[in-house]
Amino acid sequence: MNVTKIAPSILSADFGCLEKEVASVVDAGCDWIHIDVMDGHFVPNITMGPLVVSALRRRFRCTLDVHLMIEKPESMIPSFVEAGADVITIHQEATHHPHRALQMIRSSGLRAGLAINPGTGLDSLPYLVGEMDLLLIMTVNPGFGGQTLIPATVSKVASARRQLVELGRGDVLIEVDGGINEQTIREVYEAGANVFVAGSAVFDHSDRTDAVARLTKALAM
Ligand SMILES: O=C(CO)[C@H](O)[C@H](O)COP(=O)(O)O
Repeated sequence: MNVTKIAPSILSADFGCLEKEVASVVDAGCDWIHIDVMDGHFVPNITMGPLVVSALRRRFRCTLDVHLMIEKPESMIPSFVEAGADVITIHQEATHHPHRALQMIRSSGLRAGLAINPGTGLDSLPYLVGEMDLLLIMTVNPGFGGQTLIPATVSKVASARRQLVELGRGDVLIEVDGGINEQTIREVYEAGANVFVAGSAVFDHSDRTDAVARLTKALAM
């Protein structure tokens, strides 16, 4: 699969001027924006909700990639659909019914993603693959930006890519999230990832065009 996307995570952006921050990465050539929704229960942090998604929807046409790090995501899926998300990803660990949650997202006409934490295996992939468009492999424990990629997650990406091909779903995007930077992006790409969430590697730099170009260059090397 040839698709590769850098998806800047606004978790690391300056929320005091969010529109300007998002515009800076759209101007740098990014057409996916990653939105980390945290509830203070599933992860020890609280961030944003559907109001922020709908505000960004009114201002930007790019793909809004919403990552729900919330318990019982089923209850909030309709609000994020209404807000204008394009991709909604739920965590396998956050619901007793990941299959039903993925079906809810797809039946709303959106792309559905399944996220798994670093400590979660790929055992359920054969049973959920028919309902998903994207597999998000967390490369850090979720909750905070600026962490270091956990090396064991790289072989999980490779294993997931192999299994997806064997299951006849080589088209499923593999997204990686956490600790993606110039030093790590190439190894996860080679393992089979194609959507690269980058928070601090983009927003901690004042020149966003340069930051995105550096990641793109490291990907191609
Ligand atoms: O989901 C997340 C945290 O739960 C963030 O998207 C992720 O950590 C990105 O931040 P960075 O690129 O700085 O590691």
